[in-house]
Amino acid sequence: MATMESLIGLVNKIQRACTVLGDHGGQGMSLWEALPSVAVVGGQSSGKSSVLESIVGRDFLPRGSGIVTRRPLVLQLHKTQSGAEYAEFLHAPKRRFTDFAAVRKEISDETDRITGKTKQISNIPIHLSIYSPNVVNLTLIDLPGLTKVAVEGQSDSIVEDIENMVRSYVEKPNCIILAITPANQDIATSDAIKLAREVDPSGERTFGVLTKLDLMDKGTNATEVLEGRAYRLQHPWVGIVNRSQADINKNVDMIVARRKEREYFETSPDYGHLASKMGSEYLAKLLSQHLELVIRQRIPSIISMINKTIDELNAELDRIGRPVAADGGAQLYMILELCRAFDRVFKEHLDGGRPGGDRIYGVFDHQLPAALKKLPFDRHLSLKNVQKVVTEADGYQPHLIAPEQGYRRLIDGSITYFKGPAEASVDAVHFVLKELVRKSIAETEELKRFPSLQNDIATAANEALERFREESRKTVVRLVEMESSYLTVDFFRKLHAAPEKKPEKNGNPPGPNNDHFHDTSLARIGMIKC
Ligand SMILES: Nc1nc2c(ncn2[C@@H]2O[C@H](COP(=O)(O)OP(=O)(O)OP(=O)(O)O)[C@@H](O)[C@H]2O)c(=O)[nH]1
Repeated sequence: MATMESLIGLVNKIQRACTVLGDHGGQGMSLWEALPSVAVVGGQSSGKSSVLESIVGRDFLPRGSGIVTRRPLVLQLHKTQSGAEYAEFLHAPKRRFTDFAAVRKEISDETDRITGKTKQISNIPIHLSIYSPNVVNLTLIDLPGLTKVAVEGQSDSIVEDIENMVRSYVEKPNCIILAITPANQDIATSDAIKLAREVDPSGERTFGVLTKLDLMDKGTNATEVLEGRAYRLQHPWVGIVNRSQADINKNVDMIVARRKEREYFETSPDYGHLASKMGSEYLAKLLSQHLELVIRQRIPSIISMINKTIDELNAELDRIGRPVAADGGAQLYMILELCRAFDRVFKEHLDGGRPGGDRIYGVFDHQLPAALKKLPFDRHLSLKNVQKVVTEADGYQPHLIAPEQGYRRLIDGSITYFKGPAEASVDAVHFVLKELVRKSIAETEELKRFPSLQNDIATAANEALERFREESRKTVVRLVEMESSYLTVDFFRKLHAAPEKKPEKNGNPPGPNNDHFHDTSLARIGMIKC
């Protein structure tokens, strides 16, 4: 029993949290709607408010002739351990009502605040919580009474408006329908049963309640209905005897009314055999038990819905961003985390996982070799140029050994050509890296909501890349220079030992001072690129 109460109490708390957070149901699938509730449905003056009050055990609902309930009243009953009984409205959360006459007045005033003092209706609910040791944990919704004709002061559409409003509550699969029918009316004409049958044809969530048993014509009784023969529902019918208008006028106490109701059934010749299953106290217990059963069945779907909602909210939080800490240390930590996230994406571009890094290989595999092929070695090592360089460096005479100075100048000149493509490769790699920085910043999800940090990271990365470019240029130029200075004695010995090759035909006319030996020797020098 304790578990049952705490279970329904928990659902009540979740419902209350939903309400406070603005989830009143009605907008798609909400948590509020996933939780079961009980809606009280019936024709005007059928006794809906009276049944609610009997369940609660307090007078707190506005009474009068004509249409009294003009806005849905969402009533949450919370069973408390201590003796204090009080009520709270969602629209006035700071006020705690201990006087239930004041609760009645507030419901009436709050209804008028939206609808004016007219007979109009509104589908904006009033939320009321009652805390008491004498109630069972339940959420009940009191709805305007179904009517057949508009009375003076009401729009022609009111009949339809009320029906649509009531239907919007009872058609939800988690809504338990408390269909109120006065016993002094033919069951076949009951608006509540008609609507309940429409939205719940199997009757599994409909509870039939027969009020005003005491007002039935003498000699008639409702056993046919209460025993389930006249109109069969899946759940048994419950008969109720509420306070009459005269009782209300005489301020008959609710406790007294409950006792009188009990006595009525116990002493009734017609309903005595059903006495233990009649009355508002029994109805409250029945509803509470049923609610527990429904909640148990719904727990898996409620859990999965809550989990789904948590996931969705987390995803949304990630999208809009989690709060940024106020203190400097935590902010620094966060900035470092964001930089690390950028770094991770940048590395993925370089090392694989994301595209772009392969373009650096392209620079070395294609661009650099192609540029080297275009270098003007043919011109530089032409017979004419070789002759000119060798003559300038070593003088005009046949050489016994290779003309060392000439060789050195020719090789130095050739290798110097490498500087251009090498520097161009540095620029090309720099360009690729700069582009990858831009892409990585755009692709780092965590940075999306920090545009100025994005700019700062871009600036810092580009400054670093610019520095690296200068250093890399100096390094590659230095490497080229080192290569050209590395001509050992061994190199010249090997040259001297190498067999003579036929000179290339490069179209250069022999110089006026060349003899055959000289030409062959110069042509051989010009073949160093091979
Ligand atoms: N004698 C007797 N009178 C009842 C019983 N139930 C309700 N009444 C009276 O019927 C009248 C209407 O009852 P309400 O409980 O206000 O009915 P309602 O369905 O809430 O009315 P609306 O909200 O206006 O649609 C009141 O005067 C009640 O005293 C009952 O079981 N026996």
